[in-house]
Amino acid sequence: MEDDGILLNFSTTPSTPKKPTVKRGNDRGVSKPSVSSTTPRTTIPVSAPTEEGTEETPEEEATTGLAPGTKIRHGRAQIASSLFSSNPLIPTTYQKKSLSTREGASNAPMLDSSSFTGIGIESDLADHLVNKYNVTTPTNVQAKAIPILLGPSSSVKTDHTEDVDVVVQAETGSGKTLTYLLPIVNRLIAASTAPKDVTDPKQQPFGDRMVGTVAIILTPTRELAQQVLGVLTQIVSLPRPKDENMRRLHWIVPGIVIGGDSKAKEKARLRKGVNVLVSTPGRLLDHLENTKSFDISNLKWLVLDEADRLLDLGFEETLKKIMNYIDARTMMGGNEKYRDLLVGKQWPKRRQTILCSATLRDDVKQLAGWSLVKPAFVSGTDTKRDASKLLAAGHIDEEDEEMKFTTPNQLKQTYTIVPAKLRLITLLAMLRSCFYDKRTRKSVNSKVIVFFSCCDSVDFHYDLFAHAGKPILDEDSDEEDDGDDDEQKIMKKALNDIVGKQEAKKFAKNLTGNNKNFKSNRSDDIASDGKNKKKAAVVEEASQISTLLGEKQIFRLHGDLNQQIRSKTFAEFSKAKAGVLFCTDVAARGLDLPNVDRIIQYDVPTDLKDYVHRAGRTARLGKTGEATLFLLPSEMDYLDVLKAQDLFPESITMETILKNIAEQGDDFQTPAQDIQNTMENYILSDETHVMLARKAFWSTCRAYATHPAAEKHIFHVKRLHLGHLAKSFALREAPSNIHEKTKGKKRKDAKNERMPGLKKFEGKDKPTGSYKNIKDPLKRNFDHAGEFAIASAASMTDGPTTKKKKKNPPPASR
Ligand SMILES: Nc1ncnc2c1ncn2[C@@H]1O[C@H](COP(=O)(O)OP(=O)(O)OP(=O)(O)O)[C@@H](O)[C@H]1O
Repeated sequence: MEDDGILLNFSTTPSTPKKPTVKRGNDRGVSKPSVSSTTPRTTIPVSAPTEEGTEETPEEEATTGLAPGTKIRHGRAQIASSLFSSNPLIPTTYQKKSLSTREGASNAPMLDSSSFTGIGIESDLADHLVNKYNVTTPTNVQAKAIPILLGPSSSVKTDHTEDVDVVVQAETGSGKTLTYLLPIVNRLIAASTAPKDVTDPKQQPFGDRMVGTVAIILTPTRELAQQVLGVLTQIVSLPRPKDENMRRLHWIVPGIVIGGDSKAKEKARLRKGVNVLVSTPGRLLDHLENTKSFDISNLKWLVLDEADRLLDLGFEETLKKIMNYIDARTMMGGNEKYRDLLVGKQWPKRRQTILCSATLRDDVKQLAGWSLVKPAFVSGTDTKRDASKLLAAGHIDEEDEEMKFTTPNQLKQTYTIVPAKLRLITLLAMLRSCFYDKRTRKSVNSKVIVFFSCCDSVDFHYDLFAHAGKPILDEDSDEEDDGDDDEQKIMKKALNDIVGKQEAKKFAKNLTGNNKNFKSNRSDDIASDGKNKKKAAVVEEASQISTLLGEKQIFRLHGDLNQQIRSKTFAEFSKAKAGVLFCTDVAARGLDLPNVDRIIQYDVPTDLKDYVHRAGRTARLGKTGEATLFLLPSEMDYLDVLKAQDLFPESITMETILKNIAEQGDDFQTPAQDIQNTMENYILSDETHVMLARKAFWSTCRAYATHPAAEKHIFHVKRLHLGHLAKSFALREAPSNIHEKTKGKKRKDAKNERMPGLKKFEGKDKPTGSYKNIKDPLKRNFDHAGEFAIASAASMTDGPTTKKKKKNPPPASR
């Protein structure tokens, strides 16, 4: 089993320097000398010259260099090792220059005289776009797809004389949302507008909300659903027709049903009639199964936004069920009452299905079999793609030029090779560089998104960047000390840890006599139980101020947060002029967060497509932006994986990034070590911080184990140096005691948890919240990981379990 390496690594004690070991029989708990003995070590990371394409990837050594400086905290020996010793060699740049041959912004509106009316959009709607959105000129994909989607009602001639299903593949940030929304809204508006003097009942404008849901848009995440609803709501609210002889009925009601919202309220809205519905699959299926008044008999459009993601997430079964319900309920050709009214070229004769994504490939074939009828394929690039290739049986040829992913031309892609120990400080240095221009010595506004592989890591970094370096709330010297008793002081301090000083003060004022509440809130911060989290959200703000980042605002977003805080964070980060969003892949797809300057992929995505989507949160609609990938020295072969997709990020050396924290000249080592110490001291200052760091560490290891088999030669947990990795969680030693929880049944569950790919999405509706119904807490946590939330290590404070027990595990530290 591929995963065996985990056992070997988890049972070692990385922070203990090892003597050369001899392989004893079958003992998987003993490090193999072959790994460590061949690796060149340096005290300062250096670059070894290699030739492009012929570089060797050094393995990380299985020993750690320890600097003196033992501290005793929480009853255990803590050894502070130097950041700049015993790191593996970093080969020099793999790729110095981007090899992109295309020029100009590829996802911007077109530069010619194209207009929306020119591609068939009604002039009232086109004017509305200009006034509401300042959207004047279509993008390439809009110009190609909209006339096809307008069908026979289009004034623009296409190869299609009737309505067809459409597959839209276009770069991130190229306006795919309007590509599918505009034709639907245009056709609905055309159906509800008619000359005032018309007498023929069949020519009368249509305007009955009770027709039910005529269009459904499915998205993989709640945030994306909310975003689409926002755009939809704006474009359906047209003013009166400019032409005074025309009459338009206002009846189109947009709506949303997503996990995390009140089902009863959603039912009530559906009963009244929601005409264009945006939804996540699990909740949609729930209403199809349980809401009698949900009428889709007149459904004309079904849009699968981020269609490949909908399949990735294990929604396939849910989607099939949805399609079956839709087929069954629309089979009769719609509700009799409306059958004669929903005629005319504005209404598609048959239900039209639209698939959208920046990364549609093999997945389309899966969908094509059961959801599409002879689809037209529209690509946002100028390459004329052959839909038949996408839809043909058999595997898509990786070498096929047409099948490679494309990213916006103006997106600058970079990567940096950073040894495990130095990851955290390099992240901090890169973030600081985003807010401070060293040349002009001025602070700058910037918006940055950092992607992590799991919720626990997001929580850890959010907490660390928010609080490390801040003076701890000192109750005795607090000016506003109003004679709290001891218990309240303790509570106030803990709150300070959780929500920041300002919030803690506010909250503490309301505390009087409510100690019980407070205590539960405190523990909520480290618990991942959904119920408790809800309570924590009572005091939770969508952002905090980071002392480490010069008082910049930081945010977090992941699938384990409750819906209110997710929505609030999404809205506030969208509005913010500057700040950092720490997130999982819940924010990778489709989210249009304005003016993001830089993306940092701190953990490599487990799906190559997510590399493209994460990077695509910047450089949208013709704007510039940079996306940087962090790699360990042992992960350099991932560049070949990217290269095979024509993705050629340029190298930035770690030293270049670290120089951003140099105070005098180019000496970055001293400040780096100082800041690292500050962060480590923060972690050591409180047991809850240690717990957060340990959970993040283990969840990251588990997420690492979910890289696909084809990438195991690059990302194998065996190759992680756990002691060094611990340093990147500001821990002075790798968490240990991993055997204690390995008992009986739990062992089996824990194994599943380590390998989410195996049990992925067994239950239904996980991504929309019904994971709470799953009784087994381990499984529940794991399953919930489905919604971009791998490894919420609720039950694990000591890390995952091992299959093989060691009789006397060595102490984790000296
Ligand atoms: N023709 C246009 N002119 C100006 N702005 C536009 C135009 N079309 C779309 N936009 C804006 O461009 C931004 C990106 O659009 P959208 O989110 O639909 O991109 P996308 O292609 O779906 O990206 P992703 O693949 O990341 O989901 C949005 O803010 C949208 O309002």
